Amino acid sequence: MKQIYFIINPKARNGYCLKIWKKVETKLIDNKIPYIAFFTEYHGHAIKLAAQIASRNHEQKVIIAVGGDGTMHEVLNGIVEYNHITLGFVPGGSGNDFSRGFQIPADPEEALKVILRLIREEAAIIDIGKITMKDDSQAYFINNMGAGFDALISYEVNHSKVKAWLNKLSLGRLVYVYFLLKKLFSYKCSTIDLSIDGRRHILEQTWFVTVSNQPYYGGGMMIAPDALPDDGLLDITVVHRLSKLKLLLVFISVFWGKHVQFKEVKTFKGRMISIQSSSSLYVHADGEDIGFTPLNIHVQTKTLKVLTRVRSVRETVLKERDTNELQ
Ligand SMILES: Nc1ncnc2c1ncn2[C@@H]1O[C@H](COP(=O)(O)OP(=O)(O)OP(=O)(O)O)[C@@H](O)[C@H]1O
Repeated sequence: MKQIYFIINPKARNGYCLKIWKKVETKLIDNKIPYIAFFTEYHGHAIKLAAQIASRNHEQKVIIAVGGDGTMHEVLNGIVEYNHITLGFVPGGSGNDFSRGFQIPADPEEALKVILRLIREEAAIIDIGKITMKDDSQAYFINNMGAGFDALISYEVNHSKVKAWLNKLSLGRLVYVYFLLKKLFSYKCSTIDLSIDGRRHILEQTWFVTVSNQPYYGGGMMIAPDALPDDGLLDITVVHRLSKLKLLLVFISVFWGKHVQFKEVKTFKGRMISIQSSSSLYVHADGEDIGFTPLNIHVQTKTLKVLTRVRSVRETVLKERDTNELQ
């Protein structure tokens, strides 16, 4: 079996992730499965740890992030230059959209069981998104990125103490609702200049733009219901020209993926995307703050090996799409 490395964020979900890791560790020991574990000590540390593991030699290895989507994001950014690494995830954070989108069980012991089975099979190869910022710095995303109101909320959440309190009460996801309501009345929408594969769209009074590789976002919202992580395309969602009240309605409907039925929600698919705006907008990648617009995004088709259970579902959907296109 490939050497298995774990990168654990002990601070994820306000420290509860450490308890999750203990359960996983007990299972590994009970089943005599060899592994090496590293703990992150600061923001950004998982990028360094993952890069160190990947650069040591070129043997096939599995790195499993134990934490939230932020930890997964960092591990991805550490290994993206290397093709001998397979990435896995044990959900231990407050959001865990990777596990929703890639069908990894929420229960850590169940997740480990699935991961150990998947390691013995051929890994799925998925697309990732590459963002190039104005200063030429780059960041990769596995789930999604967003610019505008959602990224402002993400920024506020990531820098808030309210999150820690709500996490203690197991109400971590409410923090997004809290900041959404808090910022809703003061937020000023902007005109965005969105280019998708060379086609320009000028969208006035835009709340936010998201670019997704898989459907789930922001802790369980189905922002891009049709997104497939290995179709060579990214799914773009724009919410614009919407009153504050209707934005709340759209927000509720996102949990069922029904927001796409509102005329103010525009969806596109594409490979090369550029986002410019009348005023500088906050930007997040997989829920981590990465800076401000303008920026460019390219899909990196079939770039990353991951442990996921969605392969068969995806193949069926792709087959259906091909059949429909041929008819
Ligand atoms: N030891 C540490 N101390 C403080 N922050 C850390 C540490 N290790 C990782 N981090 C940071 O914690 C942040 C949140 O991580 P992660 O997303 O995995 O957990 P989370 O609880 O789900 O948080 P969120 O809900 O914001 O996604 C990331 O920005 C990561 O860089």
